[in-house]
Amino acid sequence: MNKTIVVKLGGSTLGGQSGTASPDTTLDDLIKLTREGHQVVVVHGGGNATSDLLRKMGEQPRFLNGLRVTDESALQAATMMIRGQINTGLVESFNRANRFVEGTPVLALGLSGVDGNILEARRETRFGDIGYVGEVVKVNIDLLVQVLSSGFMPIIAPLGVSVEDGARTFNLNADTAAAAIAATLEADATVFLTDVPGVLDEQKRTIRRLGKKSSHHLIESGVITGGMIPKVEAALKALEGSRRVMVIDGRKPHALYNAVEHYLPDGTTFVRRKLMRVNLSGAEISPASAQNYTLATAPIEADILGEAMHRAYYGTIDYDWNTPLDAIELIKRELDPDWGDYMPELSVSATDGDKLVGLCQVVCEKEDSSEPCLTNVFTLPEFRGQGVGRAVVEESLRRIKAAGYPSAVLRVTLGNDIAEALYRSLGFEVVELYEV
Ligand SMILES: Nc1ncnc2c1ncn2[C@@H]1O[C@H](COP(=O)(O)OP(=O)(O)O)[C@@H](O)[C@H]1O
Ligand SMILES: CC(=O)N[C@@H](CCC(=O)OP(=O)(O)O)C(=O)O
Repeated sequence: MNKTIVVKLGGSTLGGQSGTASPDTTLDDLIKLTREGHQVVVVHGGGNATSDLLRKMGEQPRFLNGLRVTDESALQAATMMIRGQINTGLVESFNRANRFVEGTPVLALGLSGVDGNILEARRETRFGDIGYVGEVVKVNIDLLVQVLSSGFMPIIAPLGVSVEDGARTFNLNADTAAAAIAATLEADATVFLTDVPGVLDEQKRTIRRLGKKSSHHLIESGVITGGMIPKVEAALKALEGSRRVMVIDGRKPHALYNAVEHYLPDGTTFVRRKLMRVNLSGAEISPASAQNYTLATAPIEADILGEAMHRAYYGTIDYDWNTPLDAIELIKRELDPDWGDYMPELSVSATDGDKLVGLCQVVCEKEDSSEPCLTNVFTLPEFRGQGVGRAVVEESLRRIKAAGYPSAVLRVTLGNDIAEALYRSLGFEVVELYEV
């Protein structure tokens, strides 16, 4: 399936000091993605190179919450460096590398948000007066769609047109610009390439999945600082329209291609979840069966569950750890009576002999202990397509109803369409968006 992909190129791919595009695998990945028929929009930064130029001009770069304080000189430097040198360099590098590819190559088209008023902005005022810095208020998406459908890959420099200040040029943070485009285009994937492994926690470990609530907490507590603040805010903004949003390490070979095509970002994936509920007050649910597999009360050994979960979620949007041991730790916490009330008699496993192949666990959360919540629903990859997932969920629902509960809930990650379709077919309906 052809995807719409927005890629933000940051410090990692922009050769930091020199300000020119350093050849790395990102270009190869972009060529491969466009060759495969995906529509790709590139937005790039160039903050470090702009700061270098400013110093050469005898000026001291200044930032507030990751945004450049932009006076006339800073705007001049940003325009020269980002729109001039970096944008032209990226277009040149892409088109040069692409010319040997067989067939009609996709050509890069260099633009800034000023061209055709692609990015309309108004003055950024949240942090007082920081000069000619804009926040995006509108994306002229029609023009971008035309450019894409004409077979070009737009490479966009983060400048915008200020609608309130006589249509003059404003400096935009590149992450913010990419996010506005991704949200408006409703991109299938939005990838921020940077020079760190992802968003890091206080122990400098990569946070695998992040949502709105936890992001704000990390910013307020000072764990996320500097340029990572607008990046995380941008990722959350992108998530309003884009299905998958990731911050990944652009220094790793083929990080971009792997994230988009193999679903394996080593970095941070931003997620929102949907709370779904099923009403169980209707007719009795008959006992479920799963072909050759045995349905039974689920095992609670954390080692077995963790190992299976690690395999089941690897390569999906719900993969939230690095090793089977991490998964085992997670499941131990979930089984801990202080965290929630695990309801083993309502939880169902599917087994093939001794082997656990599918699971549906049920907990009663302390926050809302009146309602059972389905969690850790999975089928091991080699057993999919045989109705195992449906059977374990159905059997759990039957038990929940038989135990006298009128309804049950679960949370599904936005973008996990297969799981959502299964839950809908079993009568679950979306109640609300759930920010993690
Ligand atoms: N919690 C955090 N996790 C990761 N990076 C962080 C964090 N807090 C601050 N940073 C800083 O943010 C930088 C990334 O932002 P920035 O330099 O603007 O990247 P880019 O040039 O790729 O847009 C990292 O190099 C790091 O120094
Ligand atoms: C308003 C603002 O901060 N604009 C940025 C634009 C470039 C940018 O965002 O570059 P990186 O992605 O490399 O950080 C700046 O002038 O540095």
